[in-house]
Amino acid sequence: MDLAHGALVVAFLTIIGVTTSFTQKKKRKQLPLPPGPNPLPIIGNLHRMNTDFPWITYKEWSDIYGDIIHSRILNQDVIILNSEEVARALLEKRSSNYSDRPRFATMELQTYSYCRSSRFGITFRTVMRSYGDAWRRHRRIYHQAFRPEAAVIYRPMQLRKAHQLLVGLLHDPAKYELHLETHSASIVMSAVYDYDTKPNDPLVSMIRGAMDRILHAETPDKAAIIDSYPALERKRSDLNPRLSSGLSAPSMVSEGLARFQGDASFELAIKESSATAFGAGSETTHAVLLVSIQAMVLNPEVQKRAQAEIDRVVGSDRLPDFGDRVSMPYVEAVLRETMRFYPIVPLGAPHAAVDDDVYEGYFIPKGISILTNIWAMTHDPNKYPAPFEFKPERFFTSSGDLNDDHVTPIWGWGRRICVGRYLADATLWSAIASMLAVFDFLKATDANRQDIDFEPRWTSGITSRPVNFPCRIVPRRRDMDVEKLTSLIGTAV
Ligand code: HEM
Repeated sequence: MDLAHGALVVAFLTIIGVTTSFTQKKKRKQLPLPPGPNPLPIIGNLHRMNTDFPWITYKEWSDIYGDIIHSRILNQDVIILNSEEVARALLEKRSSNYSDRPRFATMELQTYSYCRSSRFGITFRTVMRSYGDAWRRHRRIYHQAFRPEAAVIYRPMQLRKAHQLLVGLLHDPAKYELHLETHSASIVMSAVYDYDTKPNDPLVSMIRGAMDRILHAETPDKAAIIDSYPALERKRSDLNPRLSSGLSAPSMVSEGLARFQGDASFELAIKESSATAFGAGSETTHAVLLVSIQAMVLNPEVQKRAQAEIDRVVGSDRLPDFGDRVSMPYVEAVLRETMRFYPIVPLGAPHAAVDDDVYEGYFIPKGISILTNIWAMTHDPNKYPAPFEFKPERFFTSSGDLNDDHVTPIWGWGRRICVGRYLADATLWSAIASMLAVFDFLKATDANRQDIDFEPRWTSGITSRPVNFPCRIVPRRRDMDVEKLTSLIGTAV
């Protein structure tokens, strides 16, 4: 074939290719979007929604329309995946197409009013990044520090912080929420920056303040936490004096700098990803711990069974450590049930497709927001009978072994799955096991020493957690005082 002839064939094939793909695109676009309630002009389906807890509405709609549904809120189209099966089929099996984020995620999240109680949407810079090289650099940095083999290095620190939590609860149990918040924040600060927070740490308050400002910033993209956090703008040696002295403990920033220092794009990624981690990791972990305490108060028989297991395995002369974890399946089941009972990021973070797609005959336009109704998945009565009851027993097989359900939907999906999940898992386990070893979590009592009953209430937002509830936190041992606790802590590490 001569050159001219070859060029003609190529041109012909190209025309056919373009025409076919155009026709296919047209055909695809004629396919229906997934089913859902009929939208009204302008407001869409807003009038039918529980805007504080939209996952409940989406679950009700999925019972009518199926696992994959379409909704319109004002002028925003959303596709909601209500079952693990569909979420895996799209976000995992077709992950090369479904790992983007919607372009106007933040605006959309504000439309849903998720942001009212949450800092997640605005500050979660990695989470908002589109699927591309900058996002890949972030993931590499997180992966290096928080992959399973690397995350074990933080365990002594996590145990130490769990013990500090115990001391805080012993001193001032009424402020349990503050103690849990401090504990979660301080673990993230340690793991990310090797920064040891103090009670009422001004740096932590400053970052929180910056987040609140960002929440109200006119254009969230212009407002970066890192600008409000001078330490992040400094060079490696200034970031933490211990880094330059060679005495630094492991942290995401030190690991990242050790590997990528000198590469400007990675240095920027280190700043952005580390600033993201605080918002992503502290509020979430804190929220799960609140769910666990509320569950213990409302389910005393579960609490007693977990404590009996801890007593049997650990005894009374020391506190639990990670080596005990495998010997305490019931505590493990309590943790899993806590995560299932109330997934604290009920709709996950929105994904988006890079290209138009078709699934089961439905058209999925590129860029449309795709939400995963994690709450619906963990309340699926076929998988979890009596889903509104707190029953750790559901995680055991009939022969009494733990089953292989690790409630993975709570960490999200595919290439966007939570990068901090191994760190968070160890934080949660060590805090829950330590607290149950030392304290009883009981209903508060009134002036007549009668239990104060309460119905759990939840905050609305991208992350949702229990609204402050009345409870009493009392040491299980009568002789427990600071001295005794200190001596137990001393033998624990
Ligand atoms: C119990 C605690 C936590 C829960 C329930 C949780 C849950 C989630 C969920 C649902 C997502 C969205 C995944 C998706 O898009 O499909 C996510 C993403 C993320 N999480 Fe977590 N998370 C927790 C703790 C942490 C911690 C401790 C860190 C960091 C130290 C962290 C860092 C991140 C980051 C950076 C992303 C964004 C990933 C990306 O967009 O590629 N998370 N998390």
